[in-house]
Amino acid sequence: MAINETLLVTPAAMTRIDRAAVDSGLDGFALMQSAGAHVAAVAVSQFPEMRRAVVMCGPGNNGGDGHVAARLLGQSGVHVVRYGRQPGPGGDAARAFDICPGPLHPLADWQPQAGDVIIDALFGAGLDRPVSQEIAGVIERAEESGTPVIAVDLPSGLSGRTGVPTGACFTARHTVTFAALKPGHLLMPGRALCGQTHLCDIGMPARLICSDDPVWRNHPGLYREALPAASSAQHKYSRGHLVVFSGPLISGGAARLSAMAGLRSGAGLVTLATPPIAVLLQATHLTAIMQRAIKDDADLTDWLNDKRISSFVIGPGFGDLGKARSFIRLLADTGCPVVLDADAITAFASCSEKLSNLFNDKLRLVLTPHEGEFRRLFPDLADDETLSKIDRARMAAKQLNAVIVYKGADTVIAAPDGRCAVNADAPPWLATAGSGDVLGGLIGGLLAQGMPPFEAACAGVAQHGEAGTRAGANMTAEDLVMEIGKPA
Ligand SMILES: NC(=O)C1=CN([C@@H]2O[C@H](COP(=O)(O)OP(=O)(O)OC[C@H]3O[C@@H](n4cnc5c(N)ncnc54)[C@H](O)[C@@H]3O)[C@@H](O)[C@H]2O)[C@H](O)CC1
Ligand SMILES: [K+]
Repeated sequence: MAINETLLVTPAAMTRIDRAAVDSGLDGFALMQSAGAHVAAVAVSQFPEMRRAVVMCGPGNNGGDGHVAARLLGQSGVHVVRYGRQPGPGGDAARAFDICPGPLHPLADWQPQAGDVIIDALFGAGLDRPVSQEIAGVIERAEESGTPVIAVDLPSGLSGRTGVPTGACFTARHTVTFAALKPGHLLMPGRALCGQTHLCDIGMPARLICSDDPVWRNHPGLYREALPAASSAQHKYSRGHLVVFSGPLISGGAARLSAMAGLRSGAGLVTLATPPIAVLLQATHLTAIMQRAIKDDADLTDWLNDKRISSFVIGPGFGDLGKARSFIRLLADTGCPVVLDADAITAFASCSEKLSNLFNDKLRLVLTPHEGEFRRLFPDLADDETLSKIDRARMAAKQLNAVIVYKGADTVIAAPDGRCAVNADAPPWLATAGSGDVLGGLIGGLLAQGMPPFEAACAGVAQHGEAGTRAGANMTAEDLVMEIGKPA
């Protein structure tokens, strides 16, 4: 018996797991009993003031969980009313329906009363189309009346695969799900529509909770072994040398944030490659970070002969898109890992194929686009509504032979070989000016220390979130950068 806290299982894969469980001799009805019991337990523990449990049941097994919860709540003295559709004969849901006493009312009959708590057991993993007008009306009534909702498995109307509603959708205070999270529990807006998600053990064997195409919640198991290890034999060059490209006079702060983040991530040396006109200005702000005046391609080519450079970050506050493109071509020739952020991403708007040609030797390119930057580079992927954010990041990673860090409240990290993680642990106040510059530098610093790109990106995104949590609400990017590298 188990839950898997880090694997994300699509609804289709969960259906296969359910089937495998039954095929291997497990009692599907027992799983449903356990699922319904968890739902009832969440209802009584989270809403002790509940006067009436309004259990809305759909025609499938999600509805079956609802019938079980209704029976158990009734047995514990809670006033229960059931609405919805009777399941077809023969399955576990029909059995759950048969042993639950009391009538089943038509859904449209529900009139909100003070003290109602809705248990939404209309659709879960089996949702395959927008909900009907009738259900949309009930959802609207629930919202208008402020009736709290506990969703069984997923809020009805939410796609567990994409995290995007297929039409009208409940907004739940709590979601009770089983065995493993679905992508829709973490991807936005799904995560917000789920409220607090409770992952419950219903007796599914651990060996069955698996996937041949795994997507993970970002967690240390993905990168721990690749983290740079401190050793007394190290000197500053062996801890890596990160180069961050500065923009002109007016926008040098972004590169400074990246550089500071890289240094605090543990890189031995960080140098700002600065346009000559901005060198003096940058010098007044820098202490541990070094500088090199780089005016043009010739200066850069000359400097790149120094083999003691380990990685590059280019883009934050960079400004000149043409110069970004020609610098990136030169960086590609070094064979070193490169992080492209902000202007360096925009520089390849609608011509991402030029980028893929530059970095097709080995995996050493990391891109950190936010929503708008992703769209600029991959308009077709961004516009395809059948794709989830996970699908988009994976396809972009394959196209560019790069690790894609598709940023947001639900940052998705994808590698060209299909490895993929969703980060859902960053505090909302990370969405602040300069935060992305810090992330780019942090990943660049980990790359400088020899971490492979996917692991560096997963670790960087996690450490960025942890630093944000330590910095607290109302932090600035300057506060954030000072939290990097501190113990958790
Ligand atoms: N994960 C587990 O180990 C367990 C999960 N359980 C619960 O089972 C559901 C999934 O059940 P399933 O029967 O496959 O799907 P649903 O109940 O979500 O719905 C299927 C049913 O509804 C029809 N349908 C789909 N979308 C719509 C729509 N928009 N409008 C009308 N009808 C729709 C579809 O055609 C089917 O007829 C899972 O979520 C868990 O809650 C088990 O109980 C325990 C084990
Ligand atoms: K549901």
